[in-house]
Amino acid sequence: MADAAISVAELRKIYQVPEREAGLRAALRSLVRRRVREVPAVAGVSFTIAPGEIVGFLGPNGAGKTTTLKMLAGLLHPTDGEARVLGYQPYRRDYAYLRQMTLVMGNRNQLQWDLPALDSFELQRAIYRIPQTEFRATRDAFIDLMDVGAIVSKPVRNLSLGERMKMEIIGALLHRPKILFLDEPTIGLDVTMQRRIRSFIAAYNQRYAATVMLTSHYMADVEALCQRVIVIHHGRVRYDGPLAGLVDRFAAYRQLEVSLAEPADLSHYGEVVAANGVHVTLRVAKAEASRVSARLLNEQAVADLTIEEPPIDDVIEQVFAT
Ligand SMILES: Nc1ncnc2c1ncn2[C@@H]1O[C@H](COP(=O)(O)OP(=O)(O)OP(=O)(O)O)[C@@H](O)[C@H]1O
Repeated sequence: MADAAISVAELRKIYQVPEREAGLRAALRSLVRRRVREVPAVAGVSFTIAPGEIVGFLGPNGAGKTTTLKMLAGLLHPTDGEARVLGYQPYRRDYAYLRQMTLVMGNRNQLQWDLPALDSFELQRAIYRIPQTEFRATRDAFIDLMDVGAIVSKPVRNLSLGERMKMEIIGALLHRPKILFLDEPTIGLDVTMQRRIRSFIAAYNQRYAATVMLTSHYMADVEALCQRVIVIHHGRVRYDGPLAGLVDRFAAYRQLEVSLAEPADLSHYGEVVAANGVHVTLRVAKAEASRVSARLLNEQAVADLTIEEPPIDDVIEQVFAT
């Protein structure tokens, strides 16, 4: 795709991990002949992302998400394959490219611990050579959006995890990058903080037509922000498409929400996931859902019945289990 913001073809990363057996003899031997083990973290992934898209990048621990994002951010050199972001080859680390992208890692701190975030923001201004007026306007707008005016002058070490993350994100976006790689930006935060960060990302995306790749273990983030998801597992793309399509493609079951006129045992219709008086949730194989519903309506005093898709987290787990 000529106008893709991000395009990746058969991208690979194999880590070379030195191996050493225990003991002096092995240590001496390793001086002469080093043994390395190859860890194929990313095993040939391909995708394209259009400008302005927010894409959820999902996969279990160790799937290769962070490695892929680091390659796209220019922190790691690919072993093989091609990556282009805004037309640049990230690993060349052209200033013009670095000026237009950001990588936020939820478990990494980039702000100066002993200084107020405001001072770290100044440092960002200098690094990215942001003109004063533009800098002030962006900074103040972000401080407002994140609602951190009252704490922006406190040393970062005195802030809560969520408050720190808000500051991290503001700092990472002051130069108004066009491309955002967000690796678990809400990890460990409470629901209110997650929501605030989510709406900030949505607002930023809208305002600057930025392209976003987001990894998160919280499906609420993904459901709120991403129309499209790319699922990787063992370093390969397993699914690339609408979030809803994941359910169609991988969900092996449906949930029947049944309201009865009086309590009854429905365990011979399917797996009873929850039963609360006359309200019963049944899990049945996808292909069986209509037949079981018809039987229930025929044989039981059913007041109400709906067929629902399973929760998206369950579906993701199924994808990883296959
Ligand atoms: N620097 C490294 N050296 C060797 N192996 C590594 C290195 N970094 C990651 N790996 C391995 O590469 C694989 C992919 O790791 P990566 O961190 O990219 O996965 P991930 O999908 O981001 O997982 P998580 O959600 O746990 O962060 C894992 O098997 C991991 O152990």
